Amino acid sequence: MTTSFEWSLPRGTVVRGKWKQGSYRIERLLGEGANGKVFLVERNRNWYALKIGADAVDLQSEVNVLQSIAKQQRGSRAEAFLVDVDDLRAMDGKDYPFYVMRYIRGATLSEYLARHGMDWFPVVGYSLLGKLGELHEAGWIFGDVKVENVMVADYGRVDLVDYGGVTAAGKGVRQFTEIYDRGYWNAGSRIAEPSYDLFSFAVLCIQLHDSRRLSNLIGAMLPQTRTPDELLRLAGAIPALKPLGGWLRKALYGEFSTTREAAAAWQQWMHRPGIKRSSAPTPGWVKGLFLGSAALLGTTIYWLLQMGP
Ligand SMILES: Nc1ncnc2c1ncn2[C@@H]1O[C@H](COP(=O)(O)OP(=O)(O)OP(=O)(O)O)[C@@H](O)[C@H]1O
Repeated sequence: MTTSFEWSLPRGTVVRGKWKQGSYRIERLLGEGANGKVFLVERNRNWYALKIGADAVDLQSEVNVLQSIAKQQRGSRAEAFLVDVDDLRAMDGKDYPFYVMRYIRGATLSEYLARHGMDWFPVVGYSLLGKLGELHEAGWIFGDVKVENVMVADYGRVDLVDYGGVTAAGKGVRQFTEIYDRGYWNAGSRIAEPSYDLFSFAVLCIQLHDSRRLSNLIGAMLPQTRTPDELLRLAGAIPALKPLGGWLRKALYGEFSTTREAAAAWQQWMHRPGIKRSSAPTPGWVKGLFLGSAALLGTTIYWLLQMGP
């Protein structure tokens, strides 16, 4: 995608906020998309990512979402993602809005798997389900789940970037990418709900394993013939995805009632004999899920003992 403004900020440029006077030294461009350019910046020997956009409205809605998520996380141990919000008075005399966020030191999802091998796919997928689950439990739907918006750090730890599509549960999804969109595949509405993200997650699994066949499939279909069954058929023809068929079916047909349930089913698949896997830390909320199951098991055993023979 191209940005709507073409100028750049050379290395060493100091960006100073017009209102709060925070200053950031530009190191390099990290990436760009439809809503702006993202730079690696330094302030007081700390690295951050600074996103600057031409369209104040688009950037402001991202900031609103991030502020609202930050408010919900206040008091939790989660590291703050949003660091600063301000405007830059540029050389052309115009004001450009920017925000500063935590710098995610990692590779994009496809780079990571190309570098470390597809053995990491189950771990990375599980970690991504954990991230989505945290967001869903806070009442938000990511909306634009796609390969480009997933960054992976060491041990397969996943972070999401680009909060431009994040939508409050129950509203219409604001920003999406066609091939990951369940509306595009005639598989359901664009109402923001966990199953919307899980559908995109299933397409992402196919995209990661065989992007060429996925784009051939799309090229060969008329809008009315796009169905989740076609995606499932394609997944069934990819040897590495065959054992995941049952999981993908549920995700593509919106049959998981929560993301926890989807993550637990994914974990069962990961631990089936014969599945290669690498080790990674378990997301906090999933640990909670298993502690909960252990407590339930304990209660059941206690109850059975009380019942006697
Ligand atoms: N916090 C971050 N840390 C590291 N890199 C980042 C961060 N945020 C964004 N990036 C990089 O910058 C790129 C563009 O950022 P982003 O996706 O937010 O822009 P966008 O204009 O909203 O893009 P799109 O057109 O996909 O909506 C990302 O793909 C990623 O490579």
